Amino acid sequence: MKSVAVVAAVLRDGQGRLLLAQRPAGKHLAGRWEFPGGKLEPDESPAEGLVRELAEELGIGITRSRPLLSLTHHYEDRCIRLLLREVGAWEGVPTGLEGQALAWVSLEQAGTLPMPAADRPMLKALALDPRYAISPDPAAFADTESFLSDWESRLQAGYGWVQLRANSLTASELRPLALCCGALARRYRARWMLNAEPTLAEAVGADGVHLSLERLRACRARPLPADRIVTASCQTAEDLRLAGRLGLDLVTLSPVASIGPGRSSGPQLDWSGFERLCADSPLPVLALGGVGPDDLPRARAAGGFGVAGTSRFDAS
Ligand SMILES: Nc1nc2c([nH]c(=O)n2[C@H]2C[C@H](O)[C@@H](COP(=O)(O)OP(=O)(O)OP(=O)(O)O)O2)c(=O)[nH]1
Ligand SMILES: [Mg+2]
Repeated sequence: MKSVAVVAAVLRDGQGRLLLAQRPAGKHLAGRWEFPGGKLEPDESPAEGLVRELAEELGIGITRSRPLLSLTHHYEDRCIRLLLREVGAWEGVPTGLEGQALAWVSLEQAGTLPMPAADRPMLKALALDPRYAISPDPAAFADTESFLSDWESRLQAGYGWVQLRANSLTASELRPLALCCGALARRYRARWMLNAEPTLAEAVGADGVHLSLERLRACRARPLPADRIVTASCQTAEDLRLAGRLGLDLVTLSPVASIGPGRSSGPQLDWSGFERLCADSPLPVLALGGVGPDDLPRARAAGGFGVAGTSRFDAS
């Protein structure tokens, strides 16, 4: 099914609340609360389309917007490619020019409103730091203290979303380490994820679980409830579709760039391959593999939501 491109806006007020609009009666998904926007016209860029849509629907003039994330959602009768953009500045006061109700809501309030199914993973992403910092293997450190000090240095550096990845440890070794990492993450008010068995992530009180490529491919149902975060490693379009069918929240897609000799897992995508796979992804995507936090604008320009990694996400 050919997808229809739709551009929509994240507009924030001075308190960080989001502007949502209620879809008018008689339209697809009537009554649902959405990010204001609409269908792109042929030959229109997403930035141009958003200017036109928000002038028509809200009577405001956007002076700046940039890409935030994209995803492709299959409804029963149509397929929508949603391009969500962050509006930096606008002129005028938003008014429901098509008779639609408007509301400024916090992310938490937005989560309680009926929204289109495509918007669920977008809301999830909006609550997260788009720089997902993955820990090095604890086995590479002389002792637990030096690993924990490395973990804390990333939190100190301001990363708000961190993943404990410790493939070389057994579950009984991992559990006490995870509890220490979790306590540190809480102290810095960061979200933290465990890359391990979902039951262990649950038991140590992590904000969510990250599924390795192997765990994803063996997964039959979303492993944690909707209020937790589930991310997964993907390399192919098939992996992305599987993560979408399972109702996961976000995915990493790798390897985008070279991760060093002998460490390659899967063919290198380059930014062009990343962009191509992102275009059909049902979930927001983070670029992984040879990328760093400074690649965020590039990842966003290619349709991704964020960047993930280890070595370039250090404290310096
Ligand atoms: N604007 C917007 N559309 C969304 C969101 N989530 C979502 O699934 N959609 C779907 C609903 C619609 O099928 C499509 C948007 O089309 P639309 O009906 O708003 O299009 P439009 O503003 O150009 O209106 P029209 O001229 O077609 O009447 O995308 C969202 O958050 N914002
Ligand atoms: Mg619209």
